[in-house]
Amino acid sequence: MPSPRRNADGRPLAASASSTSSPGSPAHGGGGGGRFEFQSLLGSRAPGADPTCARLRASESPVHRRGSFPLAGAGPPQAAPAPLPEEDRMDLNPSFLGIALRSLLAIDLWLSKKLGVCAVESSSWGSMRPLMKLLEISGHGIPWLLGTLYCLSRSDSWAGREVLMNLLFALLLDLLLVALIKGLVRRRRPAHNQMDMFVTLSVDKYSFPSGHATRAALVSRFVLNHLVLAIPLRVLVVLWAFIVGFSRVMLGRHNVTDVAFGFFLGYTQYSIVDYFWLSPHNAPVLFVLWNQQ
Ligand SMILES: CC(C)=CCC/C(C)=C/COP(=O)(O)O
Repeated sequence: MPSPRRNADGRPLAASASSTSSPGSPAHGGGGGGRFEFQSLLGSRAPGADPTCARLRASESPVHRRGSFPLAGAGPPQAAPAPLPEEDRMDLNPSFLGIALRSLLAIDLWLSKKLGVCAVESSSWGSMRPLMKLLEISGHGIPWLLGTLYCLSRSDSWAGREVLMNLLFALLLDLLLVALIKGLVRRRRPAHNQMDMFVTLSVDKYSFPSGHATRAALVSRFVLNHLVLAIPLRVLVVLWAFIVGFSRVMLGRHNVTDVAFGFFLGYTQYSIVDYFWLSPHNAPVLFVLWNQQ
């Protein structure tokens, strides 16, 4: 008596064709013995009945990608799978840059949450909140603007007025650029942030970049370049800038990347101010107007 035809596992074909094998099981695998099972599984479902599965099969299966799987041409003609929409193709084949950016973002969120140890009173370092808020005020726009205007009104030398006029210009440029970028990027502040900040503008509901970090970097570079200070004071100025930036993450106001970009932007803003340095020679109107006050 002739023995029944068997598949690669040695099981009789009729039995394995009716069995409920799962994808990826040997019944689906290569080898001529698997042909029957593959056909019966495909045949049990109307081609294209489930578009999601059709798309996944089309895009993910090596059959589709290589187009040379021996089983593909063995059965009755199948309806060609619907062409993949462009956005699905991008999702299934993310670029290296996309993966790198998403990973950086995930690390950023995770690290920022970990470092947000003063975000609320009940946080692990919640008792440090008053000190962090003091640092927040030390880097806020209003004290810096009012302080500069006050010094400008009190200054009795041309050189002093020139430096202060440029500091005022730098602070205004900073407010403008930060507001512009915040409005364009519209990144929400971290979920663990308590919105209890001292005087904010409407764009300050957004977090990228940190305005305190830009100001701290800008002002400290400005001060180091235009004030003659002893070394310990210079070190203190740099330390203040870093601590103000770091305190933004500890308070839960910002993610790490908001502050890192803020430092970069503030540092760059100083170069802009230095390039367009205002003096009685290139902006006489400003100085004459101020003198008449
Ligand atoms: C109202 C004025 C003149 C300035 C607003 C200063 C401010 C609240 C900036 C936001 O800083 P972060 O982006 O670091 O939270």
